Amino acid sequence: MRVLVTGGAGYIGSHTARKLAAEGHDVVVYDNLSAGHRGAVGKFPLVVGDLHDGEKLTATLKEYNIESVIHFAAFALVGESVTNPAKYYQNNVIGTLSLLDAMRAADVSRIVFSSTCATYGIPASSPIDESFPQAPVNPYGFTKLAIERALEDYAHAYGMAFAALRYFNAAGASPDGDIGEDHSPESHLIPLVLQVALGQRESISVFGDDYPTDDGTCIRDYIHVDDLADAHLAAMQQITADNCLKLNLGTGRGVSVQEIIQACREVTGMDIPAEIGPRREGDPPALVANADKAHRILNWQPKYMDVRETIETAWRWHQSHPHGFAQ
Ligand SMILES: NC(=O)c1ccc[n+]([C@@H]2O[C@H](COP(=O)([O-])OP(=O)(O)OC[C@H]3O[C@@H](n4cnc5c(N)ncnc54)[C@H](O)[C@@H]3O)[C@@H](O)[C@H]2O)c1
Ligand SMILES: O=c1ccn([C@@H]2O[C@H](COP(=O)(O)OP(=O)(O)O[C@H]3O[C@H](CO)[C@@H](O)[C@H](O)[C@H]3O)[C@@H](O)[C@H]2O)c(=O)[nH]1
Repeated sequence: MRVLVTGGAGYIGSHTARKLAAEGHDVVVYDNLSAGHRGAVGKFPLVVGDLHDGEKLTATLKEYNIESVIHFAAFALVGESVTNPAKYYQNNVIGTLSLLDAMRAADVSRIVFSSTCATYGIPASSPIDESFPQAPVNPYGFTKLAIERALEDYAHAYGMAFAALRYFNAAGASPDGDIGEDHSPESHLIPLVLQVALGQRESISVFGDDYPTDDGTCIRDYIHVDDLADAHLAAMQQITADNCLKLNLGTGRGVSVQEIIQACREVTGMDIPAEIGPRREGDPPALVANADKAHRILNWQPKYMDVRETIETAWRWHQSHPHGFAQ
């Protein structure tokens, strides 16, 4: 297929674009480079443009005869969405509606959308399956839920075919160490802990140790970025207007903040000092996936089930690229 990857210069988008190309698809990346990197984009066309530029989007979809869109472009930080919600509603909701309009104008009806487990808010039990109520506890989660809702309505009214993939925490890097996570400033747990191991930070701050979990720190489900990429390819090929998908993507294994820090110590062999800080607003205590539906429907299984293996790939990337794509 000819696929437009919005946000394809970013972390998950660049890994997915690479997989798409490896599987023989024609890839075009559309990214405003606000958080992405030219160096993360492989040997396929990069259109530098913004989601809000509907004319440019429509022209790009037409010029490359795009058949399917995989839409990663968004702002994605839970904490920042609490302090600056306008930034999130503007980009994630208005920007995505602009993309959907451009798709209609260019007669492209197939889209795979990056949703998130943050749409579930604080679940009543764990693990979370797709039938759980969606009640976000931060603006970021609300922006993603709003688009899930819009996609359902667009499917019903305009015959749009969509998959909303609710990822849990993306982690790791391409195992060859060529591409990986490079956010500036970095706010994600694993890269921050590895920056301590690299000597770039003195210590890692644990955001709260008074949560109702075994060790008091937040539990997340860390899914390897290449496993996410595989699921996108499978979903893209399955969806039709009559068969839209809403699927969790995770490993089903919950890992606490303290356990991540310990796993990073084991993988790197470094002493990684940690200190307990206050809670970060908007953080649910535990988010773990029941991804049985994705296993069944997509015939997909994560290859990385041990978080140490995921961290090993991230460590390889951070060691070989201590300053990310900048070098
Ligand atoms: N990282 C995670 O753990 C995680 C988990 C669940 C869902 N998601 C979702 O997955 C997607 C990708 O996340 P990521 O971690 O790769 O983020 P990222 O910031 O690395 O990538 C996002 C990319 O989108 C681009 N972009 C942002 N706004 C744009 C706009 N208006 N126009 C054009 N390009 C724009 C950025 O330049 C960047 O390259 C996001 O939609 C995010 O909400 C991420
Ligand atoms: O310096 C840090 C950074 C993070 N954490 C904690 O580590 C966990 C993971 O945090 P982070 O890596 O920032 O990821 P999340 O806030 O869980 O959000 C990610 O995962 C979500 C799905 O859970 C996605 O929707 C978001 O886009 C993505 O940023 C959370 O409990 C944080 O409180 C710390 O204790 N110290």
